[in-house]
Amino acid sequence: MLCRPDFESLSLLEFEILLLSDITKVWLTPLPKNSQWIKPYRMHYIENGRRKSRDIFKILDSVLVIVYNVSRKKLIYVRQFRPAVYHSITTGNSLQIQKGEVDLVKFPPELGFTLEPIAGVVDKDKSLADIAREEVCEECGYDVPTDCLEFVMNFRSGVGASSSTITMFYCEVCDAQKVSEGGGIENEVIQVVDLSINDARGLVQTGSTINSGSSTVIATLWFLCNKI
Ligand SMILES: Nc1ncnc2c1ncn2[C@@H]1O[C@H](COP(=O)(O)OP(=O)(O)O[C@H]2O[C@H](CO)[C@@H](O)[C@H](O)[C@H]2O)[C@@H](O)[C@H]1O
Repeated sequence: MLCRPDFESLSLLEFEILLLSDITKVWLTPLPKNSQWIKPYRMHYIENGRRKSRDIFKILDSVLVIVYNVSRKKLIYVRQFRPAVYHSITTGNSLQIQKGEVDLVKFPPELGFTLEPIAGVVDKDKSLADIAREEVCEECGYDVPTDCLEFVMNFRSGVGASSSTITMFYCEVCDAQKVSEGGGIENEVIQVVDLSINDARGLVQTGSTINSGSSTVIATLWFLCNKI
């Protein structure tokens, strides 16, 4: 049973993801030293004779795919709960760690949902294009040959405290290549969202605020600049 404030004011999209994802409890613990996803360090260096240091954390590289359905002229995005986004919103601009459970009435989990291109972490011994192809199939259900993935560019996530390489591809798909609903594998809860070119343009228009990361902005702008 879903119980959320302002339930009636939710858009159809928000309502659909609520049906998929029911987050009932959120709390924090310190990061275990053996995390397989994040390694924090303090890096020391000497610059112009002065000793300096910077607190950084290492994360894995990732691939990103801009998927465009040419049959329906739609860009394919995915919507999902992002703990890091939710945490940032619930804590504001403070490094204080919350104690106890997060108040889900004050901070409805919907605040932590993002709209992103298809993406995945590079955590297997395969080519970047093969990993990208797998992500397209798992997340949005299109089965495409690897050679349909056009390499676009490499760029970096963040540069202040962490920096990984993001390899961006572009891929055109058609309805005939849709083999499943997508939605992710194992315990992933991912909603496929098809946006018209105009709606995608709305994400990056002057004055907009979106909950998603810079890769959503970069991918959308690249498509609008190069494919329209
Ligand atoms: N920090 C973490 N803690 C615990 N489990 C984790 C984890 N990161 C990944 N996982 C596990 O690995 C699975 C697969 O992750 P994905 O490959 O879908 O990457 P994700 O989409 O989260 O981030 C991809 O997309 C975003 C948005 O583009 C990029 O920022 C990111 O670098 C890229 O890997 C997750 O379902 C989860 O089980």
